[in-house]
Amino acid sequence: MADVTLKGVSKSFGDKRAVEGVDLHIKDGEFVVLLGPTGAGKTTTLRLIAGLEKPDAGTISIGGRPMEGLAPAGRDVAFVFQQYSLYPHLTVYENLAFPLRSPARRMDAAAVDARVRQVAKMVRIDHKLENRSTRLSGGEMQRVAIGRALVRRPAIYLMDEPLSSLDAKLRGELRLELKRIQKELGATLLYVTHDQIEAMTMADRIGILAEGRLVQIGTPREIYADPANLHVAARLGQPHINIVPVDLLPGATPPRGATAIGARTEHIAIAASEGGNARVDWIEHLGDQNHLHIRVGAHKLVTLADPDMPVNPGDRIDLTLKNPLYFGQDGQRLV
Ligand SMILES: Nc1ncnc2c1ncn2[C@@H]1O[C@H](COP(=O)(O)OP(=O)(O)OP(=O)(O)O)[C@@H](O)[C@H]1O
Repeated sequence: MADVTLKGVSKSFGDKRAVEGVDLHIKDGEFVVLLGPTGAGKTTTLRLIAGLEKPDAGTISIGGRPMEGLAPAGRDVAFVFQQYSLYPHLTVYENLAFPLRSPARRMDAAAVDARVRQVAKMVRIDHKLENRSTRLSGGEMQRVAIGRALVRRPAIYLMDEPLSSLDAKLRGELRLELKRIQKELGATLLYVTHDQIEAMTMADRIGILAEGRLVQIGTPREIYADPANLHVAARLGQPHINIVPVDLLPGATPPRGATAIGARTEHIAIAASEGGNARVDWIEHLGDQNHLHIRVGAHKLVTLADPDMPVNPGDRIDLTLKNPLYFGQDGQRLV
């Protein structure tokens, strides 16, 4: 596998700036997830690395090799798309073997067979090798699509929301599998999603994209606990971080220039109190946890609560902040 470097990469479509001045270094063997809302430039970034789009400015290199002017086939990347793009007339086996049979590769039949069976086991589709690819469930098809990328050992795997078409249970399973396989192979992987759970559970580092710009990159822990600005703070965390005025609740020590406070569950202490500063609006029961919807004056907050916590809608409670996050007028974090 290889490392990948983007320097000052920009790409517009007409007057729409899809990607703007992106600097990114993905280490050899690293799993990087690009997280961002729809239209943030995630897919375009992948397509630029794959050579499916040409940058207007900036450079891309893979394993130290400049990619300028190189067609996708010359770049040694494997791409997995959102929808399974399998050859419907071929069996699972043939679909997996296909990328290994290009004349440029000259792998002998025994080596192809060994690789196909090894990867089929990895993605847990080895019991269906002789099935037509159309005779599979959605989850199985996507396993084959991922397997078809994995049979090759490219410089980098590029994956564009490969799990988004699957149901929640399967997505959860494949998330774990993909992370395990990536570790096993020591693969360099760039993965695009707007699902924060995928980003948190799989990434070595998460890059947050907003309007074509890479606004922060760091470990999942860093992005969650130490967001650079309001936009990043709002990308991670369930329920969403609460953004409130600096003088709304006690316990805050805002630095100069702070105009907003970001408070997640761990930043809010709750105590039952008849004269409390807040009121419980309603309670969402999620099984192992509750979402507590709280009102403080005209402001609404949501926080996680233990299902055993003795509160009911309408109760008054007392909220105190504990080391919350502070933001300035421009949305940047103040420490
Ligand atoms: N071929 C194209 N022609 C015109 N505009 C495009 C093209 N490809 C992308 N764009 C625009 O560039 C911006 C970034 O698109 P991109 O697909 O990279 O976003 P994304 O973050 O992957 O979004 P999604 O999560 O919806 O896939 C969007 O505003 C999109 O409409």
